[in-house]
Amino acid sequence: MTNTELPTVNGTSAFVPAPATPYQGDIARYWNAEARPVNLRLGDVDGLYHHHYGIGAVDHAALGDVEDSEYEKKLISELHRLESAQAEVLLDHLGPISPEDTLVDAGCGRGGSSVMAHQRFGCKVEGVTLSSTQAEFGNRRAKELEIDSHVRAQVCNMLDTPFEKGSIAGSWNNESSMYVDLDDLFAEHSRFLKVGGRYVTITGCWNPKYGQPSKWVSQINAHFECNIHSRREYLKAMADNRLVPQAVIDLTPDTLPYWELRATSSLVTGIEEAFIESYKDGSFQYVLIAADRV
Ligand SMILES: C[S@@+](CC[C@H](N)C(=O)[O-])C[C@H]1O[C@@H](n2cnc3c(N)ncnc32)[C@H](O)[C@@H]1O
Ligand SMILES: CC(C)=CCC/C(C)=C/COP(=O)(O)OP(=O)(O)O
Ligand SMILES: [Mg+2]
Repeated sequence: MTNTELPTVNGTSAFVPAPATPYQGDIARYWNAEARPVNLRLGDVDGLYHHHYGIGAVDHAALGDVEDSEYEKKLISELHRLESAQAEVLLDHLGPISPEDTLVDAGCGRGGSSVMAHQRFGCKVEGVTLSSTQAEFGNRRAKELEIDSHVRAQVCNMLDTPFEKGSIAGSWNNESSMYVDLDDLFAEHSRFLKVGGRYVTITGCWNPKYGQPSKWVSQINAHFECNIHSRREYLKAMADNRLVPQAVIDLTPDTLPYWELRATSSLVTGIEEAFIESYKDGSFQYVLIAADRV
């Protein structure tokens, strides 16, 4: 019996596979316990729940006067708008996707990007996360939106997925590749993607031009229990796994306004300084890489 044939709880298989490694067990526990207001209050704005950061210029006219009693509410909406804008830019780079296609959201979190992909393309989206809490949350949202026939999350290691070889038109990692070995990750995307399919990642990576990971990068790793890779490692691991970059875009200048706005909000988590300082000193970069599976 496969995982998907088992009885479900809120649309998620009641069977939760054992973590492949003790580290993956740590990451599953981390995301099962996560309930930061900076993520839940932003998601409550329109029901799209993200665990990634924002890009684009702040709309100061929409924010209005800082003394206004509604200002904090407007600030939360603005941060959320910038996070959704980030996901739109990722989806822009998937190329043409038809309603008959299936996409894979690797490390899908609470599923915000999966929902947006379905709403844009009408296609199926398969999300995988290590966290049963996140998968249940995403499946509950898909049911509420009546798109559960097309959008599904499962508890599954993205390095070892059930998707058939060559069956997937497009796939992505939205801020989830810093939890895995990149060779293993791109070997798996390359296996399930069709030849000619598209892979996209938006990620934070350390800048080889800086030398080694800065203290800020080490602080971000400790904060999230992740292991940020360098830009060079991404490009090498892609080249070694039949993923040929079609676009490499430095989004660092586009994400700084989000962080500077977030640092002024009541929802700060303490990691804002590390992002702002590392983006400013050049040790860390926010990049989008879109690659063709050849
Ligand atoms: C920062 S969140 C990003 C969530 C989502 N991509 C988004 O943009 O909202 C990182 C996600 O990666 C997932 N993740 C980390 N390692 C994983 C693995 N080996 N297999 C599947 N998911 C993994 C976590 O469970 C979590 O959902
Ligand atoms: C760009 C890098 C290095 C990202 C690390 C992965 C990560 C934790 C992303 C955001 O998640 P979140 O939305 O849960 O974080 P927060 O609570 O800070 O908003
Ligand atoms: Mg967040």
